[in-house]
Amino acid sequence: MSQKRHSPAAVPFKLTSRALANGESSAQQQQGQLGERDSKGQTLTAQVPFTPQRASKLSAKQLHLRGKAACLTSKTEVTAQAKLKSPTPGPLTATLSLSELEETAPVSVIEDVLPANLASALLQELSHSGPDWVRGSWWMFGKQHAAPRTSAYFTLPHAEAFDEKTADGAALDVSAEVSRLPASPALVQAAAVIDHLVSERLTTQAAALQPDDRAAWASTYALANFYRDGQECVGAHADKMTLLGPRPIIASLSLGAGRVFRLRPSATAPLHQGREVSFLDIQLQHNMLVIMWPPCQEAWHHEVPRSKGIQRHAISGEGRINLTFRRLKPAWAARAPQCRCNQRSVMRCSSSRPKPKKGSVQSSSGPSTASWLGRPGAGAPDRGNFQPRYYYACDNTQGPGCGFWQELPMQHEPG
Ligand SMILES: O=C(O)CCC(=O)C(=O)O
Ligand SMILES: [Fe+2]
Repeated sequence: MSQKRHSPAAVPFKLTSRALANGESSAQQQQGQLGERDSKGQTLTAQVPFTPQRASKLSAKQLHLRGKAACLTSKTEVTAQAKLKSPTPGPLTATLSLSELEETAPVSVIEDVLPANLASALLQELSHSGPDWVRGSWWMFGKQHAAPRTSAYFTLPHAEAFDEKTADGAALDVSAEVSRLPASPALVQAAAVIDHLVSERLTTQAAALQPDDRAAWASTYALANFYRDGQECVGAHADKMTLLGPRPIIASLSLGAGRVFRLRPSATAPLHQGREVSFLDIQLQHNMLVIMWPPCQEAWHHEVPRSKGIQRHAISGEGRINLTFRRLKPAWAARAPQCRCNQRSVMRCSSSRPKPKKGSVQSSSGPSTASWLGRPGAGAPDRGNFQPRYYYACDNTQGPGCGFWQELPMQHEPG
């Protein structure tokens, strides 16, 4: 495995936000400081010479503005395609607006999240090193299968706060599966923008959050995937919680080619216009952020399906980089028991999805993730149907494994 070092050279970038042009009072007040409208009245840009040193000083005000601005763009442009199920005749697909999407699934979608030149610089460096990252594997039906993507693990500055033992534990969990690399200045800067944006939005999600996520959120590592072309993908899954603990926040940045991000309910399906949602497709674009709020990992699966004719990007062609920014929780990371293969077991969640009895009518009081997120007006939550069960299991990717399985008694949460 080659470990390319990133040069600390200056990366020029400019702050760009179409959203500012859509007008929002506090954003408009900042206009003079950040830029001007382009000839189509679509884009406000400010030329800000970017050096890694300078970038770390990007003011909280600028970061704040970016979050607000991007949010405005999203509201007018992002939609999701829903595939619906119905026992009665009627449309089986629907286009959801961003706010309908956010009411239906515990996600936020934000366009143009990084300054445009920072996003380009990051795509440039990561799509260059991506083909050299490790191709993970899994064991099924007596055979080892290679993952249809390559992956890397980047440690971020906030990780320094954790002690060595925990850092070791983290390495044990991921090192066999992914390359472990130092974060470049551009990646550190991207993490700062995303941490700020996630922290800013925590207040609207408060009800769903763990106590230690409520004040502010800072990622400690980023997991990266490189998808060479439309044939590379990730199947439906919920992320392992070994390092994160239950109900994690995961902020997922897309760079490069456009792909579909599919969300499928794994607990009771939510309803859209009285019909059960089978899945939701979000068209991911370059520089788009999807924040998966709790209980996304508990109640939904996500995937990036194979696709033909994907939207190419000028820098990476059909190549796509995904970076998921995550926060390692030391108490959880240190807790995972060894399985009988002498490997660290992994923590997952299973959510029971009650099967409707034959002939029964689907009730409209299915669990509303929107209500779990503390948003008003989305119907009463029916937590009775939603019983996440966390467990540790053997995750041997090289052989048949030992079958180790241990359910977590949740009353002993380390927090
Ligand atoms: O590529 C993506 O958008 C998703 C990646 C993902 O789900 C993961 O790394 O766990
Ligand atoms: Fe994932």
